[in-house]
Amino acid sequence: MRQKTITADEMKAVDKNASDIGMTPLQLMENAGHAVADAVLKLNLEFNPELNPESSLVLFFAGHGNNGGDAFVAARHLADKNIRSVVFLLGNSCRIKTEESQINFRLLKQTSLITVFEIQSESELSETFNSFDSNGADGIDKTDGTNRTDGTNRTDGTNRTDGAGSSNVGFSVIVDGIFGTGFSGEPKGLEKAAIHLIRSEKQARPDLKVLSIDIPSGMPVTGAAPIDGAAVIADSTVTFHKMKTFLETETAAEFAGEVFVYPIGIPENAEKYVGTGELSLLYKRKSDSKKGDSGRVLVIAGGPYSGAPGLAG
Ligand SMILES: NC(=O)C1=CN([C@@H]2O[C@H](COP(=O)(O)OP(=O)(O)OC[C@H]3O[C@@H](n4cnc5c(N)ncnc54)[C@H](OP(=O)(O)O)[C@@H]3O)[C@@H](O)[C@H]2O)[C@H](O)CC1
Ligand SMILES: [K+]
Repeated sequence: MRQKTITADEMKAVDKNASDIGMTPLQLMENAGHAVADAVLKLNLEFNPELNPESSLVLFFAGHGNNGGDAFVAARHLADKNIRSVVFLLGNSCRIKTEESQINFRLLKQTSLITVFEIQSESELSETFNSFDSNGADGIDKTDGTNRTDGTNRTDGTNRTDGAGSSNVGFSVIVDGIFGTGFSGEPKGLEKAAIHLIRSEKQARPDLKVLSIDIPSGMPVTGAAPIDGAAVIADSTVTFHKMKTFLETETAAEFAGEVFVYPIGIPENAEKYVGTGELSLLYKRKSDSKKGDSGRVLVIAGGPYSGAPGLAG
């Protein structure tokens, strides 16, 4: 599997092989999140916390999969560079799927420059979003890091409830970590509302930069058009290890913006040899699968010990 462009399924196979040879998912997530932080900095070259702290507020939208986990890591690395972040986790933290993402979520609370909101509903999403004003983190209680979600503290005294329209929210960059390559079907509920919020905010504020992690959320990993067009429109997308086939499609040209490919330290042998990753792809079967539907295996064997290859056939 040493081609230049790979599919989402092939990437999953490489991840699995990497894990089998000792590169843990936690290490991969750390490297992926670090890459996202780097891309955020590149995207907004105006970042200079010492000169202009107000311009250095990043808003992360995070889902419950590892795409959200990458966002948590990125926020921590930005804090390391003295850049403040706000993280909107969509839903309750007990829904976070993987151990590596849970670990990175817990670490967020150890950094004063990061404020976390566990958003429970669409109304809470818009209220919390609206509680930030043009001076930056007005929605953050800076003394104890607790959340204010009443949306009443805007300098102009107004509340936006739809996330649309003219906005003076002080985020420089929005990072989309809602869905990654584990997305299927169509976005619904809170995730759908978040996608629309990002889109309408970008429309209202052309100076705002939007960065998608791995794939614009809502865009199918097949590269097909998003259902009802409901996907994030990004200025840029950062993907990992290799260019993805879905980022070379017409849909990607519409939604992904400029694509950056970052290495995340995958060992060469994870791709050089067939491992359990490729096998787990083969095991994907439908309930009505017939002989040959899941692929065919060529056994090449020789020498005096023909029993095992014979049985394999
Ligand atoms: N080597 C790499 O490239 C690495 C990539 N990383 C990052 O990991 C993501 C892929 O992570 P994964 O957890 O597999 O997927 P997602 O983050 O997309 O999350 C999927 C969860 O979302 C739920 N889901 C899926 N579709 C929908 C939908 N239509 N509506 C609502 N929810 C949906 C689904 O939950 P279920 O309960 O429905 O199963 C999934 O659990 C990759 O993109 C990279 O960003 C690693 O961090 C590092 C290595
Ligand atoms: K994403």
